[in-house]
Amino acid sequence: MIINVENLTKTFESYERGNSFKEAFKSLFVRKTKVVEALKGISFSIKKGELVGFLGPNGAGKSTTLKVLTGILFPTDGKVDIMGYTPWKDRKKYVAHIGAVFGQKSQLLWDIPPLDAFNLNKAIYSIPDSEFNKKLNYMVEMLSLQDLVKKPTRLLSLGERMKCEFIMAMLHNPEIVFLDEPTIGLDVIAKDKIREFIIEMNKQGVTFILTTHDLEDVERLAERVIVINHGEMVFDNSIDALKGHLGTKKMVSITTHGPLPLLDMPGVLVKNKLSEYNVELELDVSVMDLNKFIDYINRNSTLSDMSLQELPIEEVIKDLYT
Ligand SMILES: Nc1ncnc2c1ncn2[C@@H]1O[C@H](COP(=O)(O)OP(=O)(O)OP(=O)(O)O)[C@@H](O)[C@H]1O
Repeated sequence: MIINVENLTKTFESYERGNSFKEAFKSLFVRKTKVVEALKGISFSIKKGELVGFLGPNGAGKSTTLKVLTGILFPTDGKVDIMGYTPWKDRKKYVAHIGAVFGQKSQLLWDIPPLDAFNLNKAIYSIPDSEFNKKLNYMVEMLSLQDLVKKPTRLLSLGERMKCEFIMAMLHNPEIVFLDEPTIGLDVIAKDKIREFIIEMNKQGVTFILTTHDLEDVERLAERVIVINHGEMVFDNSIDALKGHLGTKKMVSITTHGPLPLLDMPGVLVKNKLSEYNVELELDVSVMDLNKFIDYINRNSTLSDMSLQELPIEEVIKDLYT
């Protein structure tokens, strides 16, 4: 195991400030503390070369976990062992082995070209010339950046900048890379390119932990998914198991020649009634047999079209959150 997290707990304490002027003034003298349990004892292990999706709704504790794992934040309790290091204690040595891309926070410098920032990292991590040039050319080529790395960062598009953020994070050959919303705000083409890049780096042995709200990122990239909610782990298994979680439910769209019959029956949940003849529904085939359902429609109307799909991953995750 390259990452071992045991019973990780993080509690934030902050002071409550009243809404009205009177309350705010009062809180200058009498301070009420507010305790937020961001992580309530989460444990997991990750093997070398895994690409794990780390999901959860807003405020679930994803960023707090990533901050602890990258050594930015120390936990209230619990143990973290990453390649033999305790991130917040061995930070200096540890950072040479990891990389990070935070979609909302840039590591590049606004007024200078990414190439200069790359050279800065070369010096910080003492990357030998030949190794640096080889890796840089390889990544620039793969991400189709070419001369763009010589333009000041502020002139680059968001997609071009994010690609440069990846180069910045990967130049020193980290074994583990933490990604926090790496495709946020990008167009489809840039997202695709970055996903291809992550897959390629993962094939070369780099371990990735990815937090995202973009479920397509997860479906395209992750084989394993950890879901947290209110600081607790609610799921840790393969992406297929996640989809199989509600495996007996299917999305069904039906169109009839005559008006639709009544659909108020066990195992059938109408999601979207598009017209008198067309409806989208969720069918639980363990409660309502598919053939029986089709029979019922045909007895009371005439089926002209039907499509059946697995439940989208969004629905599966929503169900886990609740
Ligand atoms: N420095 C802090 N001081 C006080 N509370 C904090 C601090 N940082 C985070 N929290 C609280 O801890 C909880 C977990 O926050 P965290 O940022 O880890 O969630 P998240 O899963 O990353 O959410 P999001 O998807 O919105 O980024 C939230 O209730 C948040 O308000």
